[in-house]
Amino acid sequence: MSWMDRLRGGFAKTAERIGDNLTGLATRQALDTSTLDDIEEALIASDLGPEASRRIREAIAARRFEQLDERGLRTILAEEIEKILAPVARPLEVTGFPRPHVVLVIGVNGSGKTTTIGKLGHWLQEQDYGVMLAAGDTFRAAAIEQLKIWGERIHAPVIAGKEGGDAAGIVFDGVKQAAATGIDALIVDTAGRLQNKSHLMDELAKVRRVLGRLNPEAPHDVVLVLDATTGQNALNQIKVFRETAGVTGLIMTKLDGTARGGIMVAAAEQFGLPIHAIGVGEGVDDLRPFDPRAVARAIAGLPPA
Ligand SMILES: Nc1nc2c(ncn2[C@@H]2O[C@H](COP(=O)(O)OP(=O)(O)OP(=O)(O)O)[C@@H](O)[C@H]2O)c(=O)[nH]1
Repeated sequence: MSWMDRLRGGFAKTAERIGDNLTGLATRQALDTSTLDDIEEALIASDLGPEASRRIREAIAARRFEQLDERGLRTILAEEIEKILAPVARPLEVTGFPRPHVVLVIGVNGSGKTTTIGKLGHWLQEQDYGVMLAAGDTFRAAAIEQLKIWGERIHAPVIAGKEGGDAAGIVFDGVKQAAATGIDALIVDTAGRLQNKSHLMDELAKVRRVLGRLNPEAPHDVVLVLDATTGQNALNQIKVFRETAGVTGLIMTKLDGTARGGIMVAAAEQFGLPIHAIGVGEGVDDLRPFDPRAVARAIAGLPPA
């Protein structure tokens, strides 16, 4: 399957949900206020968020249709979603110098963090960057093991310690070894616990302090991994992690098979944080840079442009 097919497959349920919510509305003869209200409500019910839904409603109202049909509605939807998504689409770039460029990856347990680190590492390797992984989530042995498995899978060295070890120490070793071996990007797994914010903050602060001592510009990226299937909860996570961890960008995962892909639009509208990539599966190739036009058309249920 091509990447585009997988993307469309991934967003099929979201598009279906939006389609279901809009069914019947497009065929109404008059584009009166009550139809526009219903369209706006349908979009909010599809997780696009109140602000984006209002903008799309206004765009539809401004077109002065003779008669609105479903295709027309989907086309406007795709255009307006693209306008919201385009400003936040920004692939992760390995710019940090001296090397390594350090990427801290944060997110609640189960968000797809470790899987995303593996996929992100592979994506950077495909661009000829040397990648190293650091197991900074020292709270659980399983997290360390899982990162090692991903390291083997993508043939990337993994810096890891023991369960309960010092995350900052791992990160320190990671930077030193990466610098010594000519690694371009160090991707750091971290422990994510929303329910224990102060601990998370203390640990991240320590990791940052240690990094800053090695290179004042590190970490170069603080990427929050979000599970799209959690819907509105993902927005709450952005809010909390932005305040506590200085998030610089997002990766949205599990967009395959969820009807809640609309949440990306709400996230872009509400926070304006860069979206680096999206995950549409568990395979090593299932993370791709975020293409706003392709995603907007997939969400709207339209074929690729
Ligand atoms: N369908 C699908 N599953 C995914 C995707 N990304 C991750 N997963 C799965 O989601 C589950 C959790 O992923 P992990 O990478 O273990 O998540 P984590 O945030 O590191 O979680 P912990 O290791 O429990 O902290 C795993 O079963 C992954 O295979 C994705 O894009 N699509």
